[in-house]
Amino acid sequence: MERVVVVTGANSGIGLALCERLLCEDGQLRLCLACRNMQRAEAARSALLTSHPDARVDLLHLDVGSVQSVLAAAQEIKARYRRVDFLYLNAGIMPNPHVDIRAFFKGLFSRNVINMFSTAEGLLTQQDRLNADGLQEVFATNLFGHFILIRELEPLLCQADLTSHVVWTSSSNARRSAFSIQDIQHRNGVEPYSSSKYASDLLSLALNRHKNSQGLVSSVICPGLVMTNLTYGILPSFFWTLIMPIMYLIRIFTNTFTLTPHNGAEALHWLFLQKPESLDARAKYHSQTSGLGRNYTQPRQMDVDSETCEALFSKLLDLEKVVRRKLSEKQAENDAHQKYLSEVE
Ligand SMILES: NC(=O)C1=CN([C@@H]2O[C@H](COP(=O)(O)OP(=O)(O)OC[C@H]3O[C@@H](n4cnc5c(N)ncnc54)[C@H](OP(=O)(O)O)[C@@H]3O)[C@@H](O)[C@H]2O)C=CC1
Ligand SMILES: CC(C)=CCC[C@@H](C)[C@H]1CC[C@H]2C3=C(CC[C@]12C)[C@@]1(C)CCC(=O)C[C@@H]1CC3
Repeated sequence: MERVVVVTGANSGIGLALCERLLCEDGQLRLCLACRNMQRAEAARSALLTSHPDARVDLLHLDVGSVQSVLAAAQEIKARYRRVDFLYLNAGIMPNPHVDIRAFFKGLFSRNVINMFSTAEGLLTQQDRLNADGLQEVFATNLFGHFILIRELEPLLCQADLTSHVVWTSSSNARRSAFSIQDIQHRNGVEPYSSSKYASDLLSLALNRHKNSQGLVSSVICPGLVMTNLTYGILPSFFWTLIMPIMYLIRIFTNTFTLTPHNGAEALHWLFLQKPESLDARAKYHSQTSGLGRNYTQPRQMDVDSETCEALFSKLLDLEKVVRRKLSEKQAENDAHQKYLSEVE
C-alpha cells in the first residue's frame, strides 16, 4: 500500500531536506509538499524530481498562518487522499530576530557557554505582530495553524486499523519560562518563538493523551542548529560567512550544531523508520552530528507536565471555536454584501 506523507514548509531548509531523504528511503511514497509560496514549491518539486524522476510529488497551497487557507488545504487533502501516514508539521517563522550581543559575550566567558550555543537561552528576542485573523503571527504559524490542520484532518488521521504519525519540528529554544498558560499567544513577551515551540511540545503530549486510542501518534523533534533561511535571517550574511569556521569548531564540543539541512532532518527521517508504539510521548528526539560528521538521533525528556498540557489543549479548543465563529460571521457578511450588490445591479 502506498504511504502518504504531507510536509508543511517543504520548499526549503529542513523540510526540503526531509523530502529528499524520504524519497531515498521509499520511492513508492506519495509525497505532498504543503507550501505557501507556489513558485518556491514548484522549484522544490523540480529539484526532487531531478534526483528521483519516478517519484510521486504533489503540491498543495497552504499558508499555516491563515485559518482560511488551512481549512481550504485540509479540504483538498481530504479530497485527494484516503489516508495520511505521516504529517510533518515543519513550517515555522522567527520574525524580526534580535541577538543580545552583551549577553552573548557575557555567556561566552561563563560556565553556561555550551548551553548558550545549543539553546540560545538569554540571547534571542523577536518582534511579533497581529495577523489578519487577529492572532499573534508566530503563535498562529508555528502552532495554531498546525493545530487546526490536525483537527480538520482527524477523519484521515484517526482511522481504525491505521496508525497516523504527526511530527512537530520543535527546537532546543523551546523553554518553559518563555511560555505562560495565561498568555498562550505570547502577546506580552519578547520570546514568541521560544513560547510557540514550547507550546508545540505541550500540545504533542496532549495529542498523545487524547488521540492515541484513535490511532494518532504525535512526536516532537529538534533539528539542532541548522544553517537555513531562518538562521541566516538572524544576523547579516557576511557575519555567518566569517564565523562558519568557528561554527565547525564549536561542533567538536556540542553535537547539536548539525549545521546542514540534511543533518538537521536526521530525527525527522529516523522517526519515519520507527514503530510508533516504540516511541516515548514525553521525549523530544534530537538530531545530532558528531565532530566527525556522523548523524544520529538522541531522545531527551521534555520539560512538560500533564496539567499544563491539558490546560493548553482546552484553551486551543476554545480559541478554535472563537476563530471559526468569527470566520463564519465574516462569510455571512460577505454573502449579504454580494446579495445586496446583485440586487442593486
Ligand atoms: N534552522 C534551525 O536552526 C532550526 C529550525 N527549527 C525549525 O525548523 C523548521 C524549518 O525551518 P528551517 O528549515 O530552519 O527554515 P526555512 O526558513 O528554510 O524553512 C521554513 C519553511 O516554513 C515555511 N513557512 C513559513 N511560514 C509559513 C506559512 N505561513 N505557511 C506555510 N509555510 C510557511 C517557509 O516557506 P517560505 O519559503 O514561503 O517562507 C519554509 O518553507 C521551523 O519550524 C523552524 O522553527 C528548529 C530548530 C532549529
Ligand atoms: C560564534 C558566534 C558569534 C555565533 C553566533 C551566536 C548566535 C547567533 C547563535 C548561538 C546559538 C544559536 C541558536 C540559534 C540561532 C543562532 C544562535 C543564537 C537558534 C535559536 C536558531 C533557531 C532555533 O530554533 C534554535 C537555535 C538554537 C541555537
